[in-house]
Amino acid sequence: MKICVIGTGYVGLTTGAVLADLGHELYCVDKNKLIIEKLIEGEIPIYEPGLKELIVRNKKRGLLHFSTDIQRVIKECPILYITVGTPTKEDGSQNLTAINEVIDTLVQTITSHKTIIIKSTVLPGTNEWIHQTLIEKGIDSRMFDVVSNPEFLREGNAVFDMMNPDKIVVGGKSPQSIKIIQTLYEKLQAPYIITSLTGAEMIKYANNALLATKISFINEIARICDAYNVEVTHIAKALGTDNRIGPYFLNAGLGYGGSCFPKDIRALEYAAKRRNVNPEMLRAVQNVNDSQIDLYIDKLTNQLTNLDGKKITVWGLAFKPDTDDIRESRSLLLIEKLLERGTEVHAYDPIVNSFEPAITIHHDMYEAIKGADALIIATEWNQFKTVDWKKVNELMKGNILVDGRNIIDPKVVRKHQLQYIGVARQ
Ligand SMILES: NC(=O)c1ccc[n+]([C@@H]2O[C@H](COP(=O)([O-])OP(=O)(O)OC[C@H]3O[C@@H](n4cnc5c(N)ncnc54)[C@H](O)[C@@H]3O)[C@@H](O)[C@H]2O)c1
Ligand SMILES: O=c1ccn([C@@H]2O[C@H](COP(=O)(O)OP(=O)(O)O[C@H]3O[C@H](CO)[C@@H](O)[C@H](O)[C@H]3O)[C@@H](O)[C@H]2O)c(=O)[nH]1
Repeated sequence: MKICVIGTGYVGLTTGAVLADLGHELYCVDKNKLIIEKLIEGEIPIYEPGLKELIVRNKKRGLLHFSTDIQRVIKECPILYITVGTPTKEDGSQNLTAINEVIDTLVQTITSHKTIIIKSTVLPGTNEWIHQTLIEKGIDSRMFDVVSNPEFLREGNAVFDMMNPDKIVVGGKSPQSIKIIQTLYEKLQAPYIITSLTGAEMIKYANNALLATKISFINEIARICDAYNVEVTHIAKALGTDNRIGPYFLNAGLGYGGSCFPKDIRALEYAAKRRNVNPEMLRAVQNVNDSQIDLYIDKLTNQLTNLDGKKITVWGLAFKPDTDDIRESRSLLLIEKLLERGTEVHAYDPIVNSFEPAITIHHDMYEAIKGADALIIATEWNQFKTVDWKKVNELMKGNILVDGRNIIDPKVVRKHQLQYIGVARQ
């Protein structure tokens, strides 16, 4: 059966490549023709480990296609994945422009039955609304099924996560549409959680909210540890041994960023308030995260007295390792705050080489620290875990290392006469 993926970004491209690798025939489309033209030429518009190989292999097998003719492809494919972006506005409400555009395209195009699988993260109630809107716009309800199949992949691990999901969540109204999903994923080993359309949407937000809560929790614990001179990594290790807690998402640091957690937690808070629920925990999770950067800036200011005119180098621009994505990256906020204080900012990232606001980006991590008063590690790239600290000390003017991701052993850098700044590190 031919499958169309509408929206060829991080999720759409991975969905297309993985489903093709599972043996299905995939057609990826996007309203941004440039992305599709690049993909047709063999250029991969995003950095995601393993994705390029998967795309090349399945293009060769004749199972993965890219097309700029959205309407023709939709007409030909009985199964449609919707993977367009769903950003949130400042107040947390969702910007559904892309979803609305897709609905309009579907209304103009549907002439045969479609299973419409919504993979985009949308607020509770949106899938029901999509179903209703299609009917109101003149599509007979027998001509389509809407299925909610939220995605849980992490950027940087996207291919692995989609090939090895912890769970497959499906929300739908008709047993046939749920069966179609089970056929599509029959080669994957994962438990199914079958629920309502709104139940599936809610699972996606609850999942992200709980992970973000773990991060803000450990960041708050780190602040208390700091006040009592306790090493926070020992606490995280101990907590992680408790099976009921688990070892993941307990790494304290600059806090969570990226294209999902910040926007999804904001959106869930908005959705709660819209129904008169006061989401106190969600607010607290965001408050901790929002003040995390200032915590580090204050510590740095205590050492340097004044940041004005100082040269500070930031290692890491991507919001996490193994991606080129800088959406809501903590580096971005950190750099904005440094610039506000009159700092001269230099930066290095293994993949990202353009950045707004304009700062000096170097292509070599050591080149970037020449003459620097302080070095800040903002992203937990592996490359920053094995550093020649002697060389760092020789190249820098000052001797301050701010470890914003708790990836360095303070004792090791201290041996090289560097001053380590972290939160709750001994
Ligand atoms: N990025 C992730 O790690 C991740 C993981 C799970 C879920 N999600 C969710 O998946 C959705 C997509 O996220 P993403 O990061 O892949 O977004 P993205 O911005 O990388 O990609 C979205 C794509 O949709 C295209 N698009 C927009 N309007 C369109 C239209 N009318 N017709 C065709 N194409 C259109 C855009 O041009 C873009 O290429 C979001 O709802 C997000 O919350 C993202
Ligand atoms: O212990 C930790 C773990 C992560 N982070 C930070 O949290 C952010 C998000 O990291 P991660 O969750 O690994 O990346 P994402 O690609 O944003 O993935 C999240 O968001 C996706 C989009 O909804 C979901 O699909 C995934 O399941 C969910 O993990 C990054 O800034 C990390 O640096 C921490 O600060 N401490």
